[in-house]
Amino acid sequence: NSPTSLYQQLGGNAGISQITDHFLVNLSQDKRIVHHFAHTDIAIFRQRLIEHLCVVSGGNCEYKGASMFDAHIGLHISQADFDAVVGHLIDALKQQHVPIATRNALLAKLAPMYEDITYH
Ligand code: HEM
Repeated sequence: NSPTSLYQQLGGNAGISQITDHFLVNLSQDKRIVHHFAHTDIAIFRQRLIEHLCVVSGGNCEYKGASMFDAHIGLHISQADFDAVVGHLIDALKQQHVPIATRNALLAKLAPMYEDITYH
């Protein structure tokens, strides 16, 4: 990776881990969507999220989870749910002092996953 890769801009593994921790706290406090995660093993979920963000941002990681389609089958995730989760990620990026251009570069990579995550 070049020093300016998105992965580096997010702070590498340490930065992505902290972003994920902020995100999980934010998610856990949101009564609109927290019920989706009632049966989730948070330690494993956290690890999968870190791996996924690493791969998406161009880091040299292996994502060991399911595809975005398979991971969200049967969850009946709505547009509002998706927007809420993205909102928590934006808040987490701000809490980690990630600049807006970097935030938007990451969101641009996640936004197309909408089709695989919602309404199925
Ligand atoms: C950009 C949006 C999203 C991304 C990148 C994303 C990413 C992920 C990843 C990486 C996993 C782990 C899959 C695995 O362990 O195999 C996962 C699982 C999951 N996601 Fe998402 N997700 C998104 C949106 C959402 C939304 C909007 C909801 C519902 C409010 C949601 C609910 C869940 C649930 C319930 C699981 C399963 C957790 C478990 O193992 O019990 N996700 N997601």
